[in-house]
Amino acid sequence: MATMGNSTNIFWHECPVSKVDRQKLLNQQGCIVWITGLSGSGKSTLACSLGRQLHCRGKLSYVLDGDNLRHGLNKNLGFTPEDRTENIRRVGEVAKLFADAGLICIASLISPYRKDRDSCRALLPEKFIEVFLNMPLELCEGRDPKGLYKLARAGKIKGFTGIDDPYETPLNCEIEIRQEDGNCPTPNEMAGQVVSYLEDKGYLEA
Ligand SMILES: Nc1ncnc2c1ncn2[C@@H]1O[C@H](COP(=O)(O)OS(=O)(=O)O)[C@@H](OP(=O)(O)O)[C@H]1O
Ligand SMILES: Nc1ncnc2c1ncn2[C@@H]1O[C@H](COP(=O)(O)OP(=O)(O)O)[C@@H](O)[C@H]1O
Repeated sequence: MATMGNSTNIFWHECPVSKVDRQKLLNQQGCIVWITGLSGSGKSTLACSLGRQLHCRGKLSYVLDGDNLRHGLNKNLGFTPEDRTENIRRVGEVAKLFADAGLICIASLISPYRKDRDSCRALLPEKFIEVFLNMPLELCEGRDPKGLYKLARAGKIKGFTGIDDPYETPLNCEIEIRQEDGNCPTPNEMAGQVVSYLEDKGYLEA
């Protein structure tokens, strides 16, 4: 019997089919690929390209995209520091469930605060792969596919990451994707970098 947060008198129920069983079925290791970076850095693009490459190799993945989850699970949250922290916490917990199901869970969120990303890492320390999309603000702002930077510069959006809200760069990420000679790698190249890492570390077999 345990107390967790506001829940008292709760019990953990173990199921007979384990994570190891599910991983054998899928011939892969459940894990969390956590993509962090500025708005417009290419998180969703990388997540989709990675999902496609894994699918083509017969590996089961699922994308948890920050923007998309804010249409449902997280629709009661805004962009205050407290709401962002709760947003990341919930997605971290959901990602942990997907990883426990044996999937390669791809979470793509700005996740601007180091402490929040580190809390998610602590949920699954051995199976957490932090991918930093290290693209300069000028590139992201130049892309501005949703026109949000323009609104933020005009003061019409307050607390926009990179403009008047901080982005804390990762200190210990597993993968960093950056420009080479002023050129951004293509979506396929970015995804390939992550797939190579997963392969090298043995995630793509049981
Ligand atoms: N104030 C502010 N700051 C940053 N981003 C904003 C803001 N307001 C709206 N948006 C849009 O919300 C998307 C980011 O959602 P996330 O859940 O990834 O954000 S966070 O991790 O909680 O910081 C983000 O999507 P991406 O551009 O895909 O990153 C924006 O479209
Ligand atoms: N590697 C890339 N090369 C060129 N353009 C890209 C690349 N990645 C993303 N883009 C483009 O940049 C814009 C922002 O990408 P997106 O994936 O929506 O970023 P985020 O999810 O971080 O906000 C989109 O128009 C997308 O097509």
